[in-house]
Amino acid sequence: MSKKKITVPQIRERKQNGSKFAMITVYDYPMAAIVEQSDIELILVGDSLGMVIQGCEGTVHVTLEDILYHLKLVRRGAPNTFIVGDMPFLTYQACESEAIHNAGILMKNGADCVKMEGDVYAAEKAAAVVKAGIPVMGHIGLTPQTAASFGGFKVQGKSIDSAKKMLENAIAFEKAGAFAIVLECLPTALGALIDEKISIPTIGVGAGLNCTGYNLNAYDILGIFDKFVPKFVKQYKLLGKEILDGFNSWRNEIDSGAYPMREHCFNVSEDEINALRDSL
Ligand SMILES: Nc1nc(=O)c2c([nH]1)NC[C@@H]1CN(c3ccc(C(=O)N[C@@H](CCC(=O)O)C(=O)O)cc3)CN21
Ligand SMILES: CC(C)C(=O)C(=O)O
Ligand SMILES: [Mg+2]
Repeated sequence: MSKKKITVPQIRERKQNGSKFAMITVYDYPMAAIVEQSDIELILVGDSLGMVIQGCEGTVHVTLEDILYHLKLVRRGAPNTFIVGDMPFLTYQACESEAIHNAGILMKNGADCVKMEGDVYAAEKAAAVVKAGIPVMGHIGLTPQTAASFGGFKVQGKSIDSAKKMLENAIAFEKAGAFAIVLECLPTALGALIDEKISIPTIGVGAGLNCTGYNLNAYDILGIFDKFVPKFVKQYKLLGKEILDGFNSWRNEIDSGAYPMREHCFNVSEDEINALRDSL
């Protein structure tokens, strides 16, 4: 039986009826095809691909074309899973019409909604995108696209001033018409307060225990990406080690003669071999 894709109204309802949901970040066909078979409701094609897939230090360089490429692969693997298309840096910050245009391109290429990082100013662009009929997920707290302005990947909202600003940002996205909002790296108490003060679902990434939904990266959950492991990550598998074992097993069997074996070979009949020999 094929999976039934969750809808924007159903995601909103999760906050009212108290049932949680999960959003997993993936970037490619095989991972998406496995998520499609799982109970996970949402996929994020995140601009974190700049770090996880491309090996860079941040996400600022990621382009709309990068996201589009991965979005298409993921959609092929997960035709019936709700996909969030992450809007890269500078595809929505400059003006409303650019924001609408670029959000529209993601929707035309398989996204079910777009995600926009930022503050009260980004929320203005989000409002324009919502008015164009495109569902928007907000993203506040540690916003990697603007991390340069707060000095790196640091937990946000630790001071009263910063906490107030985070609450203002959340309310601004809610007022803009965002249907859900990612809270990244906020103290537990602030995550809970924001969840209480807004009516839309919160999706926690290191934002404590009181969110409606939670997001983790597939490569983190599986223990494949280990350049850094943020505190909020739980590694359910250590596949990086398994993969290395697999690679080394193959390499060793080439020396030992255990690979390849007869079963890995293509054969023709004895007659055909003889005919070939005779013809030489
Ligand atoms: N693989 C991966 N997983 C992610 O969750 C992720 C990415 N990449 N790339 C984009 C952003 C960047 N993220 C990050 C990156 C680093 C920290 C980090 O080092 N945090 C410190 C806390 C620092 C502080 O206390 O202020 C930590 O100890 O977790 C957190 C989130 C989350 N996102
Ligand atoms: C950290 C999550 C929410 C994200 O934006 C990404 O993976 O790009
Ligand atoms: Mg992102």
